[in-house]
Amino acid sequence: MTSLSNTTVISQFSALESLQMPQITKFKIGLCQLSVTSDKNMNLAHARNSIEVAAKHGATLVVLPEMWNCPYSTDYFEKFAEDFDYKDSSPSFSMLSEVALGNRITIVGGSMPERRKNGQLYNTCCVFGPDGNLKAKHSKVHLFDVYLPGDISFKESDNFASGDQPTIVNTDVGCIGIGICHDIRFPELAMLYRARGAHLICYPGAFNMSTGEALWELEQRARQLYVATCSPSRDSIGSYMIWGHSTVVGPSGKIIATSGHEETVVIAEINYSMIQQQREIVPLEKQRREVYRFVDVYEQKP
Ligand SMILES: NC(=O)CCC(=O)C(=O)O
Repeated sequence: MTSLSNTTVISQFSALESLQMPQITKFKIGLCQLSVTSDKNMNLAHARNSIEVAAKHGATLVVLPEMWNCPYSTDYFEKFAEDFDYKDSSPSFSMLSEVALGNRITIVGGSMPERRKNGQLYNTCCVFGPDGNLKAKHSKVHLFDVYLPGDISFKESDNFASGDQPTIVNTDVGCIGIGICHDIRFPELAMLYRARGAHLICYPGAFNMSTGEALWELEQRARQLYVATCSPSRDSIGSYMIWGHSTVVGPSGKIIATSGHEETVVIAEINYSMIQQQREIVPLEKQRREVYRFVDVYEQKP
């Protein structure tokens, strides 16, 4: 801890000091905003094609939406769930692994309903390296249970158990933190990824029309690192209307690339040296104060 005039700052959390640069600092990212149907084989073929389009445009990292192989609806999760532990029992998992290897790219595989041995379902994202191997698996930590009066109600916990781990993974294209949709509402998770040296946070998501308009973009813009979101397109099946607008945001909060709500592939350039530059301009790590350092923000007041 250091003292600057009458300001006490916390120095041991300097991310500027701890941010390691990967070998590749500049690359293209592709976001596949997919239309999702109730025909799983069609969704798989469609996703494969879209990933290949992104790779042909030079993307070495490709991100898919939340629930790209299954409609985002409680009517389908159980029926579409796959067990990722056995290659033969998961055509979705096998396809992602194959396409990652075939194109020598990293894939943040959106999310899919996963069935585990204990019989429980999870909303899970698989990350594959250019060798086709699974590098990480993130199960949605914050399930989307909401009742918006006069609008929508959705209860993921009727189908899914929640994940209980943050997921940060070292890849050929930097250190990536993973969150799934509603996870984006929790800045604590993003702060943890930042503190652990993430260059990029990827959020496969499927926000709805009302909270999408109000918050989707906002939640991505204040992290001082790269943030990529990828949604299904709005014409996806079911009564839940999807906001779309897959986006890449840079460390200054500027939107680098975005889309509307239609099916598309977004390609954007990422340059991690911008993170360092931004943190020198606005050195939040050096400005952090003791005021809240030891405060449990959820502590009940007597
Ligand atoms: N699929 C989701 O988690 C939706 C999250 C959402 O719309 C929100 O407002 O949060």
